Amino acid sequence: MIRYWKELNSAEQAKLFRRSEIDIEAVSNSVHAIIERVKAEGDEAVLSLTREFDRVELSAGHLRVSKQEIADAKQLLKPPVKGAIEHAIRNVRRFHEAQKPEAMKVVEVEPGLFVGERATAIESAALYVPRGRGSFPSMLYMLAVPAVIAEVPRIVITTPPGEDGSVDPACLYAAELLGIDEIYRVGGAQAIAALTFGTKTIRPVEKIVGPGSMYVTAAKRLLYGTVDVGLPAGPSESILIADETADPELAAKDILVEAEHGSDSSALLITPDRKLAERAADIIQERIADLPEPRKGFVSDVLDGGYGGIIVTETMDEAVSITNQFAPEHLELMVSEPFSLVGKIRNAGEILLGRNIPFSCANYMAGANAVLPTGGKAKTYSAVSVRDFMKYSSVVWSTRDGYDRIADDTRNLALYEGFITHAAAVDRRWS
Ligand SMILES: NC(=O)c1ccc[n+]([C@@H]2O[C@H](COP(=O)([O-])OP(=O)(O)OC[C@H]3O[C@@H](n4cnc5c(N)ncnc54)[C@H](O)[C@@H]3O)[C@@H](O)[C@H]2O)c1
Ligand SMILES: N[C@H](CO)Cc1c[nH]c[nH+]1
Ligand SMILES: [Zn+2]
Repeated sequence: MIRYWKELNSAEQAKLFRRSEIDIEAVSNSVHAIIERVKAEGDEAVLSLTREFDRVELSAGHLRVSKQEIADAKQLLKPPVKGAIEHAIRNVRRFHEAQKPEAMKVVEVEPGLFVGERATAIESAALYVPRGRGSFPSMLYMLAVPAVIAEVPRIVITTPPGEDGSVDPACLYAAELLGIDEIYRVGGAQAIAALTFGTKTIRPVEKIVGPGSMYVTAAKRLLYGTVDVGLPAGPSESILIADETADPELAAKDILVEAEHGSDSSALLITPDRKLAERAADIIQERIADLPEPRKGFVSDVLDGGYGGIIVTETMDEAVSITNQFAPEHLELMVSEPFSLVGKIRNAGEILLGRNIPFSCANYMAGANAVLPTGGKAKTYSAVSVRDFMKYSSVVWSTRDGYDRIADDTRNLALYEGFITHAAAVDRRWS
């Protein structure tokens, strides 16, 4: 489980940097076939693919979750779960409300010339809430809260059915709290295709946001350009940077967190301290032995030969450099001076400072969005936010004086570029 960075050959280093990209590419052809079937056959294909991959027999009339099912969900949930969802929604709401832009913001760029931005919500958005190797009510509120704050007129949720055909009651409870009732029990690539092209039962949307397995991620990648697929949020991944002051028990506990999502996850503990690495490795082995399946299998796959493990570096700067190149989804800094180290981190979906915010607190409760870019895409993409559900139109207004200040140079540039009618539009406009 422990590897020394300098001893890894370039293929071993590249495997860690590429992580689940390898799996996503491997399913691309089969996902393409799923998309084509849904595009050609609509509901019929959705139902047949749901039978094949989710092992559930549904009818078209049953794809949308009924109002009664949503109302019944709250009776099925225990009060502590309901209380936790309500608590989390409060924190997520509080953080995301601060992201809401002004309806219109204007700057006077020179006297009489006003340039601004008008923010409007996108017309319709589908939120993909995964279910398979776990159920994810937390993902529902992480996606829905910013969409509700952005005031998206049509918010749709799609999520795979359980083996009995039901939708996770905690998801339905969270949806009801947030006022969303257009919910489909469809998952995987078939859900992404149905919401892109539309079927008889499912109307298409402008944008599909949400995390998912390699099938969902491959589908969104293939449909990029046909529908807005938002940020690339595939299999979960984490890096924990620890120094000699870190508690090996805590480091071991925390590195297991994101490893339990699946064998295609990535979880790295990176430290320049060899002793910490050895102690943490022993504790990790003990903890893995106590885990039930399938989590035990997932964690072992990730940490022993998958896209994870413990990396020992020569210096802390080397740990930071590997992290910046990796651009992890989640990053925890378990070091004596996290506020000094954070200034050196350029690429990470989220950065958790110190020992009191383990990955799990940020996944569920802290209020930051836990739908984050994976596969190295944190180099250019950000966490889901209210901005994902809005777009901005530039707005320009000028007085006569403002026009006079820009007319001549507009004409100069138009003529230089060879655009005659562009230049003519600023000839004698006022005389
Ligand atoms: N990046 C993020 O922000 C973030 C957040 C939460 C979860 N995640 C990740 O999301 C993923 C959730 O995965 P999951 O499996 O639990 O749920 P999922 O909903 O993404 O995938 C399940 C669906 O996959 C389809 N499927 C299953 N086997 C298939 C096959 N062989 N071919 C085609 N389709 C198939 C099924 O139809 C099923 O509905 C995990 O990898 C987790 O780490 C990422
Ligand atoms: N770690 C996930 C994002 O990669 C979020 C999550 C939700 N539930 C458990 N984990
Ligand atoms: Zn997680």
